[in-house]
Order: sequence, then structure tokens, then C-alpha cells
Amino acid sequence: MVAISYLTQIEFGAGVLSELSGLLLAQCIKKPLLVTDKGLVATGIVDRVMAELTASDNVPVFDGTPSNPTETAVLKALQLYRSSECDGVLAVGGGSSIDLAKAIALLATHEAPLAQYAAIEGGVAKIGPVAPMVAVPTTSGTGSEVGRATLITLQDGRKLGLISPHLIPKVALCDPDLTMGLPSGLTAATGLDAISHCIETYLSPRVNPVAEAIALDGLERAVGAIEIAVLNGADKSARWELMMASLQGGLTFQKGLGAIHSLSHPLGALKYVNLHHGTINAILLPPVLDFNEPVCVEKYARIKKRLGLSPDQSLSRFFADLNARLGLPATLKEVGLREGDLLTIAEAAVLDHSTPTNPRPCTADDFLALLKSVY
Ligand SMILES: NC(=O)c1ccc[n+]([C@@H]2O[C@H](COP(=O)([O-])OP(=O)(O)OC[C@H]3O[C@@H](n4cnc5c(N)ncnc54)[C@H](O)[C@@H]3O)[C@@H](O)[C@H]2O)c1
Ligand SMILES: [Fe+2]
Repeated sequence: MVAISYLTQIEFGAGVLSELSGLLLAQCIKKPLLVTDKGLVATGIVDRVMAELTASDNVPVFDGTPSNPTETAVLKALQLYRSSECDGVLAVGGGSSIDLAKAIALLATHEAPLAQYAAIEGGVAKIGPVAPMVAVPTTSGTGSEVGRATLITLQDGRKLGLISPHLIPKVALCDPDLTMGLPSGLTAATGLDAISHCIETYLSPRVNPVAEAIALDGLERAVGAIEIAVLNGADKSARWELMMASLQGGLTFQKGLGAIHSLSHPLGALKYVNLHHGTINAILLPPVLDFNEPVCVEKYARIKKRLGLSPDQSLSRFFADLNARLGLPATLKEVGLREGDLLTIAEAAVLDHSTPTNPRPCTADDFLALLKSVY
């Protein structure tokens, strides 16, 4: 068991779910709103969590989280939070449930609509203390359990980041046992999300050697474990490593992400197709690595050394091959994106909050070329 000291209280290890009840009480949360999705309910994980709660019959459950959470779902859950007189939020699920929970916690203490708090609308400073949150991740990918962002598709159709240290959950309870039943496709896709976080924060030009050390360590851990976990979901050690890598990615978000996320955010807002965040990041990782290479020569050399690659090996090729071995798609066409949307996505990516920290400036034309290269 590992207890890591950070802004969030992090409890990490197989079986730490048993600490949930005490952790909620320590945060003075007597009546949480449990936020999750229907898939999680079907796995039995929500029942396992409920079994850990004292007076669980008193805990309302919102299970309407969409994959790519929406403002509409936030407002619905907020109604339940208020009518049940909750005093905190308990997120149980992947990044979607955790992000939805963050937005509920925000609107529990702030006026709607959410758009006014969006990072690109200058909303960061408008966010003050929110309702207390405890996050229990059930995927190993997003790192949202320790992150300061929530990504929500707003009523106007834009998927935007709301960012504030106040949105960091009070407690992250990371129990890798909860990921043992995660299907292989989702294990691969969420793992590539964690990998893309570690790579993008490492390459971000913001100076922060401590975060970079964490990102490199997380990257090595994820690359070492992902194929094992995909082949054998019951491998406890690989599940531990992947959940730790995901957490490490999240601990480095303060450096900012890059072009992969600039594109995957607007792609995740499309209404006619529900694109999974990690899957899109996996597709975008190789071309973005190629694009950034000219300005990241030294850092690429350090990544290669850390991953045991030879100096003349292509990093982009390495991850394209890894994606193929994991059975992940290689093109955006395969996952249902319409060609006619490429320009709109490229234009939205320029405005995304991750764009300023991509190591190489990226224009709408650059984003369009990146999209076309993997269409
Ligand atoms: N806030 C942040 O910093 C941040 C960072 C990265 C991604 N995100 C967001 O996170 C979301 C993606 O999250 P995700 O990749 O974790 O997926 P998700 O939360 O959308 O879940 C995907 C599917 O996995 C299922 N699932 C989850 N855990 C399971 C388990 N243990 N066993 C079986 N099925 C399980 C869910 O029921 C769901 O159907 C996106 O909306 C993305 O924008 C946020
Ligand atoms: Fe991500």
C-alpha cells in the first residue's frame, strides 16, 4: 500500500476500497451523491462500493454519466444532489464519471451556466471552493482523480476544459483491483491516454523538472505493463503498474498537455459518433510525435533511452507498432469520423487550452494536416 502526499490525499493499493467509509467521514461527507455510469453498475462495481458505505441506503446514485460527459447530464445530477440534500460527491468510474462529479461539485457552490468557467473563456479565476469530492477511478488512463480539470460538452456543443485547483478531488482512492474486469480494448485505449499524458506533459515547454521525472517514470511503467494487462486482465502486478502510471500522468498536468489533447477534446464533442478519448489519443500519438520531433530532439533521446530504444529508432513508429499490437485503430475513419468535419475540428483545436503548451506552435493548417495524416 502506498500513501502519497500531494494536494489530493492519495490512497493507492489493492484493497484500499475498504478505507472508503472512513475517508468520506474524514472529509465530513455524510451524504454523498454517488456519480457513475450504467456500465459500471452492470459490472457490480457500484454494489461493491455501496457495500463499503455505512448507511448506504441513504446514498443516492446518479448513473446517467455519458462517455464524454455533457452539461445536460451535470444539470440532471445536480437536481438529485440538491433534492437529496447531499454534502459531497463520490465519483466511481472512469474519467467521465470523475469529470461529471467535478462539474456537479462546482455547480453546487457556483451559479450556472458552466460556460463562464471554461478555461478559454477566462473562467479559471471565477472558480472558488467547490463541494468536497472523493474519486474512485475504475480505469487506468485519465488521471482525473488528481487533476485540476474537468472536460464537459457544453450546451452549445463545445467540449471545453474547466480548470482550477479547487476542482482537484480531496481524496483519490486508487484500488487497482477495480480494474481487473476492464475489457482488453478499454485497457489498451485508456492505457494509451495515460501514455499520451506522460509524453505531452514531459514535452511541454513549461519548466518543471519534478513533474518531468514523474512523467518519464509513468511512461516507462505504462509501456512496460500495457501489453501484459491487455493479454491477461487478471495480472495484478500489471494492473497496479497501469493505475500508478495513470496517476503519475495526472500528477504532471500542471505542465499542460499538447496537440494530441487539443484535437481529442473537440473530437470528443461530436454528436453523431461517441469517440472514446483514449482511443483517439492513441491514433493521434504517432503523427503528433512526428510533428514535434524537430523541436524536441534532446527530450526524444531521453525518452528513447528510458524505454530501452536505440537512438536511431523512431518514437512515432514505436508507438504506432505498439498500437497495432494492442489492436487499437490506426485511423479516424475507422472510428466513424466524417471527413467533412476535419476542418471544424482543426479550427477548434487552435482554441483548446492544451494548445499553448504544445512544444511546437500549431496552426489550424498544422492541425488539419495532422488529422488528414491519420484519416
Ligand atoms: N479531467 C482530466 O484531467 C481528464 C484527462 C483525460 C481524460 N478525461 C476525460 O475522461 C473521459 C474518458 O474517461 P475513460 O477513458 O476513463 O472512460 P469512461 O469513463 O468514459 O468509461 C468508458 C467505459 O468504460 C466502462 N468502465 C469503466 N471502468 C470499468 C471497469 N472497471 N470495468 C468495466 N467497464 C468499465 C464504463 O462503464 C464506460 O462504458 C473523457 O471524457 C475525457 O475527456 C479527463
Ligand atoms: Fe487524456
